Amino acid sequence: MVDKTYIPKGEVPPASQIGATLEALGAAIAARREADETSYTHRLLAGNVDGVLKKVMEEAGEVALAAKDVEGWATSSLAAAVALQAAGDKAADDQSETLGQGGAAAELQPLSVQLPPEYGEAVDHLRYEAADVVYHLLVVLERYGISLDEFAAELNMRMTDEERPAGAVRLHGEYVRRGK
Ligand SMILES: N=c1c2ncn([C@@H]3O[C@H](COP(=O)(O)OP(=O)(O)OP(=O)(O)O)[C@@H](O)[C@H]3O)c2ncn1[C@@H]1O[C@H](COP(=O)(O)O)[C@@H](O)[C@H]1O
Repeated sequence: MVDKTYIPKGEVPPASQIGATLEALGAAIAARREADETSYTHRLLAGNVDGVLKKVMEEAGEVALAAKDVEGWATSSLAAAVALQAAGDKAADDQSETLGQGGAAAELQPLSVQLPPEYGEAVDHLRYEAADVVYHLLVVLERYGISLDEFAAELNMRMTDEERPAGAVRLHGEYVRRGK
């Protein structure tokens, strides 16, 4: 197979948690080529490609919905905090009028937003759905023979020299594609 990637001479590849996790998952997925039909991953790798492509789209949609759910909890918490503060400001103004201070403006207080437990649960759900997308995306990459190093090289080629970690794998020039 053509090696489309390289690491510049003298650079040492980086070590990272996410790198080790993706490599282990990629290897587990690749190994399922040899599994039987009881393996969901095997069915995605060997069955009609529409199966895994539909899952990528469905899970990506679920990520979007999960993120909107997080937004919803954040927005409603913010709205509740604003309403509470407005009620507090009005009470302070009414009191200063009663005391004959001509409704002097009360000192501005920082807004205190209480995020409910549902907010944290929604963030956990977003992370869960994101993992579903990444898993199904890795199955697609495996199906088409795109190695994780090659995929990493694609991402690395988009970074500036300052952003790219030392020792990061690169794509040889002839394999660099520009967006259409
Ligand atoms: N990381 C995963 C992984 N992530 C998600 N999935 C499956 O993807 C499917 C997603 O289906 P659904 O859309 O019904 O999603 P859901 O998560 O049940 O719920 P929603 O997303 O609808 O909320 C489920 O069957 C999950 O089990 C995964 N299946 C397998 N793996 C890894 O792949 C390895 C090999 O797996 P199998 O040989 O398929 O068991 C496993 O050991 C795991 O490491």
